[in-house]
Amino acid sequence: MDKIRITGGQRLNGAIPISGAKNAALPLMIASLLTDETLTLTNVPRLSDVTALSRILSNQGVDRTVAGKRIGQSAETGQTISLTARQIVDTCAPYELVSTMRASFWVIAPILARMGEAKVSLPGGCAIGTRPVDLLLMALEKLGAEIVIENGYALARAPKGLKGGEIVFPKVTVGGTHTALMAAVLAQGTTVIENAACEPEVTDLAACLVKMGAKIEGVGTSRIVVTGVARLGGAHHAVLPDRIEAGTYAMAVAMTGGDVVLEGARPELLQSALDVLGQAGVDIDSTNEGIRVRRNGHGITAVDIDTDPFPGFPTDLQAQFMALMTKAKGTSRIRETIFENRFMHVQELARLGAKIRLDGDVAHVEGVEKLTGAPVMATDLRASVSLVIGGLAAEGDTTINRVYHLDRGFEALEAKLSRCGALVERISS
Ligand SMILES: CC(=O)N[C@H]1[C@@H](OP(=O)(O)OP(=O)(O)OC[C@H]2O[C@@H](n3ccc(=O)[nH]c3=O)[C@H](O)[C@@H]2O)O[C@H](CO)[C@@H](O)[C@@H]1O
Ligand SMILES: C=C(OP(=O)(O)O)C(=O)O
Repeated sequence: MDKIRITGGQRLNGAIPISGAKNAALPLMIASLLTDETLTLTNVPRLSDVTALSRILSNQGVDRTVAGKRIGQSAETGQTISLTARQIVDTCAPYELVSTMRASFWVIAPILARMGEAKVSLPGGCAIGTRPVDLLLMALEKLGAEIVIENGYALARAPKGLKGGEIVFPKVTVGGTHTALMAAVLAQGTTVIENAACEPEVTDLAACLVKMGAKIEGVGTSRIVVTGVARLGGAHHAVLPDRIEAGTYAMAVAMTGGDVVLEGARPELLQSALDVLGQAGVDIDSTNEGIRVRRNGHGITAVDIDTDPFPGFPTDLQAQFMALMTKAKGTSRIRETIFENRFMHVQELARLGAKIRLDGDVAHVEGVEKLTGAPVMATDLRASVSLVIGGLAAEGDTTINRVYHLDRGFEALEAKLSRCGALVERISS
């Protein structure tokens, strides 16, 4: 299994191109199941989750072509993928394919909407909580689906087609909103989704569905209204930039000091995180190229945060922010409100010398003068990258095991950091 070795202590200077967002690319790819025409997506990141989902889609009958690299493009430039689901050849998405990734469960909605039945294995994904799918299934039931859980699979049937209905989510769910949207666009009549997620990735999916011919209003608000149409067509769509990748590198620069432009990043997608970094003493500027992040001379001040649905502080940046706070002046209080078990990075950051006390859903992070390198290992994607941030500031070498977590969500991580002066290398085994 590959490892990443980081020799800490280098400031980061230069530019980092921000990739297309994993969490937008995945539902967009799944939306290709809704039409027999071609959906062409540009700016798709090269990630193992994209490869895994491609495998699932091809199992359902989706043809896929990937445009070759053009002159001037690097490994960090997003891919163009064309997906055509002329026929759905299999309405079952099996355990072997679905169990590795949470988002793959969302294929249930377009398969059901188009074929009147779907059988999808219950999902896997990052080990950050129990992560049930009850609300996703509730949404489909509100549109007339009959659902049973059998042998680890959700079996959904709507032989006469889905019918518009009212879906009221008791809590904000990104996957639930994606699922409801993809089911409602082909349902007969009007669907109202209350307490919908406002995350930019939901907005991106809705924008693409509208290009495909869907009728959707209220996108980006907590009340979305969908008027079903009989069929959808093909479209071209560019995946939006990854706000979590941008926030991660912003925190890396805050941690090491230096001056980096995050090329293509859009500040409005992560304003709450940028505001927090500003309070911590980091200079953040919006430029024509993207977001410029600087920290020169002075240290980091401890700031308290609660994670929250968009536009609040994203849970997917909580681990990275905690890594930053390990070297802050003072004590930071970090409350995780979205997932009940998203503190797996705490004991690994402690190996680097961090002082963190857990109290239920709150972590108290007491800033220390210095971190020291150590072998570490994380059990999920964002936890892994928080260890990269810790390693960049630690004295000596940090070796991060289980790099496959990072490969799920960070395109060309070593190349992007190395070109800004970090000493990072992948050790293949
Ligand atoms: C691939 C992808 O886009 N993943 C993101 C997506 O995950 P995902 O879509 O899985 O997360 P949700 O927004 O659905 O989860 C929010 C909360 O709702 C709960 N819940 C969800 C569904 C359900 O049926 N029942 C239920 O109780 C979850 O356990 C969690 O406590 O949004 C999360 C919250 O922004 C992000 O951290 C993930 O990176
Ligand atoms: C939790 C994440 O991914 P997933 O929902 O696929 O587990 C993530 O992207 O941080």
